[in-house]
Amino acid sequence: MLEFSSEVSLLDSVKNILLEYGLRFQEPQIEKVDKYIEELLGVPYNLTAHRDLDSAVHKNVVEILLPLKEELKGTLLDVGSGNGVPGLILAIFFSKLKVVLLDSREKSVNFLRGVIEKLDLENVSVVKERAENFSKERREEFDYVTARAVARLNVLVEICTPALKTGGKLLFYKGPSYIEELKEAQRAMKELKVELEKVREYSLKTGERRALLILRKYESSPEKYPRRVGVPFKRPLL
Ligand SMILES: C[S@@+](CC[C@H](N)C(=O)[O-])C[C@H]1O[C@@H](n2cnc3c(N)ncnc32)[C@H](O)[C@@H]1O
Repeated sequence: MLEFSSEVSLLDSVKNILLEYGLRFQEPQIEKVDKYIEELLGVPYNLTAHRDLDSAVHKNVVEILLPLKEELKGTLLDVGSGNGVPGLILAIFFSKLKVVLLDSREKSVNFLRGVIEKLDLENVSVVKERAENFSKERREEFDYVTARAVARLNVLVEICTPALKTGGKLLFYKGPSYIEELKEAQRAMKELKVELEKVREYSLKTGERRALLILRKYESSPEKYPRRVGVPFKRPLL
């Protein structure tokens, strides 16, 4: 039998989870996170089991904020944003960011547009497009490009890097498979002109091990990348 609680205690429990990890926040940010989690779970708070809320906050908020030590500012593109992670969370917590959430799926894009309106977020926009096309058209435009759970590292490097400014950073959220993926991505990194700057490994209290990969673009990517839609996935650079 699941335990249900009142709205107030669930709001507090979001704060408590963040505090447990030493994550700092301001009241308006937490209010937005609350609304977002409610949209994500698709049920009102007073009908949300603690267990589901806890897992949603860990997966979609703590996992994103925990490895970030620096303030992010400038322009950020979130590739394959799905329900908005990590891009939407970063937009809530870093007000100096201007964020574009990119996804090729109609369902995701509609969900994201609804959330942005409900949360009254002024620093976020949504684009429905394949990353291969978007990156080709919007070359060298973003200070950061992020992705989680979209593709293997070699594919991500090809579809994300062209949209990044020279000197900009790729921030990829990965699981423990990142070590193998890094080896596999050596050619893609060389071709697209990015180097590994840092890996921040971290663990959640749920026992999950995660890693934030930070890669830096040191030179413009050749015009031939990304290849046309689907090709980076079907024939990844190896
Ligand atoms: C598994 S979901 C991950 C969503 C989110 N990043 C997260 O971590 O919760 C992958 C998303 O990437 C999108 N996607 C995959 N390939 C893409 C591409 N080439 N261009 C744009 N979006 C893509 C899919 O439509 C899907 O919404």
